[in-house]
Amino acid sequence: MLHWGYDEHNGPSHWKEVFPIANGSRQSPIEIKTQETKYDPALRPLSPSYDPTSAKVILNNGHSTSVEFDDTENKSALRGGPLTGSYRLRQVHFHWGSSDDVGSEHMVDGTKYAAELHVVHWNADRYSSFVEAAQQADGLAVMAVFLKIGNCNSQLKKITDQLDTIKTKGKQHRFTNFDPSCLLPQSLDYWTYLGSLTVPPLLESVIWIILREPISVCSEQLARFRSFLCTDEGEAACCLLKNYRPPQPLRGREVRRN
Ligand SMILES: CCc1cc2c(cc1OS(N)(=O)=O)CC[C@@H]1[C@@H]2CC[C@]2(C)[C@@H](O)CC[C@@H]12
Ligand SMILES: [Zn+2]
Repeated sequence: MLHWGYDEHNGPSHWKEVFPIANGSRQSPIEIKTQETKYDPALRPLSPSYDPTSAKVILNNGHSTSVEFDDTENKSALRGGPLTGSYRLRQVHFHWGSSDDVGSEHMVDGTKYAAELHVVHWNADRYSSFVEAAQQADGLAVMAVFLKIGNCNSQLKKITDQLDTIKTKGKQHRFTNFDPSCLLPQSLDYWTYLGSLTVPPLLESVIWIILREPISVCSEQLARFRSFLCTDEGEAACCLLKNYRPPQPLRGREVRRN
């Protein structure tokens, strides 16, 4: 396998050839069977607090588009929920599919949403960098938000309008004055479980916090994600039509809800 991706020859079914942890005991995403989730009264409300000036750039890393935040100080962080202490905001990125009826990574009772937003944080109380935290069982916390086909999302427009400035892999563009709370649904009720990165190296270092209420996205906005290229300038253009990993075995893990 040359370099991992989402095509037939280098997609999720091949990743174990280079990253054996793909068959690990706490892999993500998973299918959430709502009847089997367990209410936990000890779970606290989620408390995101983000400073819009933390946003720095929007970039195309070849397998998604991400907005990167300045995480050199504790200006933007997530507290509460299942978390101990505060997890510092690092980036947000998206996963989508080749048509509107697929695209999310997590599934709920057999339903896939059209896309999924990941708001990525790291445990700055205990570790000194994102990269170090990514190697630790409690190092990362990702808040996932489902995108459901419906009305165009005016907040998401701030991101989809930038996509043609970062069309090819490796390109980035200044992107600031952005508070990702604007992409969160009205309710912050959630499910939570222990899992992993959903892309190589698939490290098992993520506390997943999945919001139960989706936000809306329209087909035209999703089409802009699909026109995103996973190739460098000068290479034959190839669109990143999908970038979701299918659900992985639960392996006895518990999914709790607040
Ligand atoms: C959890 C969000 C996250 C973190 C990372 C990736 C992808 C991620 O999104 S996801 N969908 O949650 O898995 C891919 C690259 C990874 C990075 C974590 C830190 C690294 C492992 C670096 O050390 C080198 C490659 C990096
Ligand atoms: Zn992700």
